[in-house]
Amino acid sequence: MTEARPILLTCGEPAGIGPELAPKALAADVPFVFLGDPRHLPEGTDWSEVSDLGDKVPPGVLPVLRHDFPAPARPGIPDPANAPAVIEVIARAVGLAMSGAAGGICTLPINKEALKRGAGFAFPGHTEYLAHLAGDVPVVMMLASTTVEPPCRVVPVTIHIALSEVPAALTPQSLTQAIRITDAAMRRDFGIKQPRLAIAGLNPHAGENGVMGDEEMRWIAPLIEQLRREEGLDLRGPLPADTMFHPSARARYDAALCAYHDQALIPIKTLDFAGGVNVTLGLPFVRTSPDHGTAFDIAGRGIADAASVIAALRMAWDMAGRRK
Ligand SMILES: NC(=O)C1=CN([C@@H]2O[C@H](COP(=O)(O)OP(=O)(O)OC[C@H]3O[C@@H](n4cnc5c(N)ncnc54)[C@H](O)[C@@H]3O)[C@@H](O)[C@H]2O)C=CC1
Ligand SMILES: NCC(=O)COP(=O)(O)O
Repeated sequence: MTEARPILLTCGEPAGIGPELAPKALAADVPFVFLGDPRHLPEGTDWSEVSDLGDKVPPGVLPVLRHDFPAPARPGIPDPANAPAVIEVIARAVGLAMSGAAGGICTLPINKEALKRGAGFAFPGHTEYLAHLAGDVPVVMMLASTTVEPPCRVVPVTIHIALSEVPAALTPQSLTQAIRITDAAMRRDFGIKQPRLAIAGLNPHAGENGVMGDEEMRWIAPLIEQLRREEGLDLRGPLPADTMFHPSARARYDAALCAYHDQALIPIKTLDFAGGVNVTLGLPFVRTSPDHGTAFDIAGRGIADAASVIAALRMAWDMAGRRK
């Protein structure tokens, strides 16, 4: 039997909390290698350079696949000179995951504004960039809790766009694609044999029979019915979003598809900010991430909570194990 391959932990924005989370993430107790510049790690970090992902380091030591950056890290102040290297690290990790050298990737947070200003980064986030690197494959973003029961798993069907653009971006095509990708990933990556998916309405009270918006009546409900009938998918909805996240409602489904970013992310970040994991579904390799961002306000103080990155590494490891 071949030995399981480690997860690659990409450094993300060096001015954020990523570098201080990397050594704390050793508590995940799964094999991983940090990909980034070791000079950005907190002083006193016990790290050791590896040249091959299979290289072993002593327990408690952070293995580092070196990627040198042009500038040092100043907590809270992103240096535009480092922006291209942040992007290169993600691309390098994807290459290693696609080649089979890494079991998957777990990404520490990037700062979208810093990358756009510093390197003209053309993507709203990792999710879209990873989809591009994988060959422009369709993907969806899912955030999954790891500490609450029943679990909270949410998929924003539209992601980083202005709220005013949501009604036009939420289409039968985008919703159908998100439903199919989520259903397949729940089976393959989460081991759920017959996934139950809940679809949120777009409008308050899911439109209340057309008096508060008619997208639900006009096409969302008919689409759900069609996919149930023709593809045998276990779908419920459209449901009013305000009453679908309390525990007894969550017990009735395995994942919720939401119309827009905040409809999906507010419930999970409220219920499980510390243990939430961001997963990209639909990629040909495993990708997870902590659910938080670069937290410039606390970077460099050593107080950042590593629970989410620990949960993300463990989830990546479990997913990689299922895909073997
Ligand atoms: N996967 C990624 O790369 C993500 C990147 N971001 C990016 O991060 C940047 C900052 O985003 P914000 O909306 O400010 O969210 P944020 O998650 O960075 O910070 C929100 C609040 O939570 C706190 N916080 C975050 N993580 C924490 C941790 N591990 N321990 C303790 N406190 C923590 C921060 O101090 C702050 O008060 C933006 O550029 C955003 O686009 C945001 C989410 C995910
Ligand atoms: N709000 C979630 C988020 O920003 C995650 O983005 P991504 O970088 O994982 O695509």
